[in-house]
Amino acid sequence: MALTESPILASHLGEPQSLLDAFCTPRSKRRHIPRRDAFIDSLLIATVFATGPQSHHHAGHAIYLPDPTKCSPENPAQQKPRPYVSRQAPRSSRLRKHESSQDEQPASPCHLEPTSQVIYRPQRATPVPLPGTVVHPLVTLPKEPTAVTVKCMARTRIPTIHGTVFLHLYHNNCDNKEHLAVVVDPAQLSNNGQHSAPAIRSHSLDSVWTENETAEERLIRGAYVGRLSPDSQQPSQPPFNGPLPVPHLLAPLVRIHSECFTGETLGSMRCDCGEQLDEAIRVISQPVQASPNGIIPGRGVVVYMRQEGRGIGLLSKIRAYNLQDLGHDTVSANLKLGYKADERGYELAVAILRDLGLGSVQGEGVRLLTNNPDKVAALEREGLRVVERVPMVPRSWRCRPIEEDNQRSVGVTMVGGEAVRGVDLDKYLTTKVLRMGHMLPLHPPDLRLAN
Ligand SMILES: Nc1nc2c(ncn2[C@@H]2O[C@H](COP(=O)(O)OP(=O)(O)OP(=O)(O)O)[C@@H](O)[C@H]2O)c(=O)[nH]1
Repeated sequence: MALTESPILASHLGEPQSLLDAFCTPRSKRRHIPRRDAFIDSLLIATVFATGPQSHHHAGHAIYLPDPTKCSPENPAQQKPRPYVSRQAPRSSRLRKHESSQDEQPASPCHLEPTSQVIYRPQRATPVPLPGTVVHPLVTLPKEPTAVTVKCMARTRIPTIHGTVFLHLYHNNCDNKEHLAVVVDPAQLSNNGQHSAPAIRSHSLDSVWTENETAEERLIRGAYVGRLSPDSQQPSQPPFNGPLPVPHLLAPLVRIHSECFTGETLGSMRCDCGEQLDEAIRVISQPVQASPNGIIPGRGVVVYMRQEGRGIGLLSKIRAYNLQDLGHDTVSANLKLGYKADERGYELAVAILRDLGLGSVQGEGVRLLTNNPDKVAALEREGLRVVERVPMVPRSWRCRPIEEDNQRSVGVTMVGGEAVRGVDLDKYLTTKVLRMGHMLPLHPPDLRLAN
C-alpha cells in the first residue's frame, strides 16, 4: 500500500506531529476509520517515526501494533467496549482486566496501558528441566511467590504544628506507588547522638547502596544523623542488626493510614480521614512516660499507604459516593460496584515497619492506633507484632451531640485542623460501627442515622 493510500496519512503527509495527534485522538472520535486501515496506519506511522526526525516528546514512546488476525472487523465480538478500570484501582482488578483482555480482546493501541515500571523486581532464571526429565507440554510450573521488598529512597525533616517529623518515601517490588512513612522521633534531631530510646531509622536508607557512594549522596537522600544544616552534616553509619527492644520502654505508636484525597486535600466532610491523619501525628507526638528514664519525646510512625478509597481507587470512590447519595451506605456501595467492603492489603505496610525496625518478633512491638478489628487481624496475619490497640475516637464524637450540621472552621480536616462534623460524616462513622465492626462507642441517636 502506498503511503498516500492511507486515509490518515494522506491528510497529514509532511506533518508528523499533526499525524500523531490525529492517530492519538480517542477511539470514540475516530470510529469512522476502519480498523484494518487503523492497523496499516499504525505500521506506516511507526515507519515514519522510525526513519524521520522525532521530537523529544515522542522519541521514547512505544507504538503498539495489534495482531491483524485478531483485530479484523469480521469479528465484532472482539471489539465490544469494556468497563474502564482506573489505574489506581486495586491490583486485583487491574490484573483481572489484563487477563480478560487477553482472553476476550486483542491488544490494540487503545487497550494497552503503558508498562508500569517495577523497581527491584528480583530476576528469576527460567527453570531448565533436569537431563532425562520428561516435561509434559501442558504442565504449568508453579510460580514462586515474590517476597515483598521495600526500599526507602529518601527521608527529610518536615516541621509540623505537632513538632518535627521525618518523611520517608518508599519504593517496592509489588506496585508502582510511592508509599510513605511519617516517623515521629524528634530525639533524632539531637546532634550528640544520645537517645533514651532506639532511634526509628530506615535500614534500607542507611545501608550502603554502592561501593563508591559519597557522603554527599548519603546526605542528599537523608541518610544522616542529627539535624542537617550548613553547620551539621553527619552521614549515618550503615545499620547493624537494628535497634533492640529496651525493657520498660513503651512500644512506639503506629498508625496505618490510607490515602483519602477528598478528606485530606479537599477537606471533605463525608469522612474524617484528614482529621485522623492530624490526630495520629498529634497523639504520636505526645511525650510518654518511660520508666526509669522519666518522660521521653513521643515516638512512632504513620505509614501512609496509597490505598485510596479503602483500596478501590479514587474513580470508584467517586462512583461510590454517588451511590451513597442514592441511599447506599459505604459498604453496600462498594459491593454494588463489584468490590469487597475493604480491598486493602497490608503486606507492604508491614514491610515498611520492619524496615524501620518495628513490629518483628525480635524488634519492638507496636501499639496500633485504630478502631478497625479487621485491620488488626490483617496486620497480625502479615506478621506484625501488635502489643496493644489504641482507639481513635473521632473528635466530633468526643463532644456529642452534634451541634450544627456541617459546622466547621477553615482547614479543619487538614493537619493542624480541629474537628470535622456533619450529617454525612455521622452516617459514615455509624456505618463503620454497625456494618464494619469498628470498635467505637455508639450513642443511641446514631442508630437512626445509618442507612
Ligand atoms: N470505598 C470508600 N472508601 C472510603 C469512603 N470514605 C473514606 N474512604 C476511604 O477509607 C480509607 C480510610 O479508612 P477508614 O475505613 O476510614 O478507616 P480504617 O483505616 O479502616 O480504620 P481506622 O484505623 O479505625 O481509621 C481511605 O482510603 C478513604 O479514602 C467511602 O465512602 N467509600
